[in-house]
Amino acid sequence: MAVYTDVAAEDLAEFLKGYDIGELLSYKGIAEGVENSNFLLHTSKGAFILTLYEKRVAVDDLPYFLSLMAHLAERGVRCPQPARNRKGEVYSELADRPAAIINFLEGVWPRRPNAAHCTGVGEALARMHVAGRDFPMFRKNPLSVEGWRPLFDLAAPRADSVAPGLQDFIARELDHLEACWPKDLPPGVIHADLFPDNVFFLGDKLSGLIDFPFSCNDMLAYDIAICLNAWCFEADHSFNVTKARALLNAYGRERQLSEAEQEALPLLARGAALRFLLTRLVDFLNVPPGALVKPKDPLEYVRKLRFHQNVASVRDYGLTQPGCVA
Ligand SMILES: Nc1ncnc2c1ncn2[C@@H]1O[C@H](COP(=O)(O)OP(=O)(O)O)[C@@H](O)[C@H]1O
Ligand SMILES: N[C@@H](CCOP(=O)(O)O)C(=O)O
Repeated sequence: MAVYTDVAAEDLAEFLKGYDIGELLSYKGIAEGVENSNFLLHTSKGAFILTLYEKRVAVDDLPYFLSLMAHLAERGVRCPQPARNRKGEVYSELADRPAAIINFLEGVWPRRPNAAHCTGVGEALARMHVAGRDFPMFRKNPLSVEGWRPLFDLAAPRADSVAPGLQDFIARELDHLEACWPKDLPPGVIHADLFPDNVFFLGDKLSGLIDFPFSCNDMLAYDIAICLNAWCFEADHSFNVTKARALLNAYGRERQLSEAEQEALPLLARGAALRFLLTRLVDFLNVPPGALVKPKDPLEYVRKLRFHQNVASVRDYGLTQPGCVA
């Protein structure tokens, strides 16, 4: 479960005195998520989520994604809002960790995403990209192509203990992607982790996007590639072209993809698969003793990567021809 850091009730009550969000009635750790420690708080004024930011979140990056959530919500994107404390700050410190409180969003994330969910996520992703156009802050993506080799170096010596030949497989893919990673595609603000567990629905209707700590500036189409990987493969690892078509069509209705973006999709999808393969592999090889968090399966992303290596054209994602969405 994702509670790496415990919080004592008295410390939390003291912390909440700094906010105008009511008296603490109850709180509990949230089992889901793998990156940070999350707690559901009930106060006399409602329900909130308290997050203590852990290893991959630098305190200097907090203003970026907390401001981004506020910016997006002002432009109609449904996402949580950071609460300000009495000093006007959107984060401070609790249990020696940077800590923020956001409002609770109604909805549940889809355990078995269908094509309607993919339509919802494609539309919401494009709206987020459009709403982010005038976001004034900049954060380079630390997990884009330049960030992959340092992760590989950490994992390489033990990679073959996870699957024979994995080290060589990643080494070759990394060489290829470093050599031909696109540079000139339209940039913007991306979510960078819009997996099903970060998208809430009420029935088939999308009710909100959560979990912005990976958000950054990068190629917009890279965010689509991340979503293709996260939403359009089945449990048996097959690619579901109906879901991909639904996602890409819905995206295209809100923000049209350029020909160059469409042509780059197979490469971007390979990169997106490698990025999650690497972070999962590093986490898998470094589970702290006694940890309650179950690491995510890195090999799922080897299979996705192999699929994209064999994609002949964007048609394999449900697009009929560059410049035209089926
Ligand atoms: N604003 C929110 N409203 C309702 N539930 C939330 C909210 N933010 C987080 N959660 C709950 O906490 C879980 C973990 O949050 P997440 O941001 O994905 O954690 P992590 O940063 O560890 O990946 C979510 O699956 C959801 O159950
Ligand atoms: N989505 C990533 C892990 C990050 O976890 P999240 O709980 O923030 O989505 C993965 O699947 O590897």
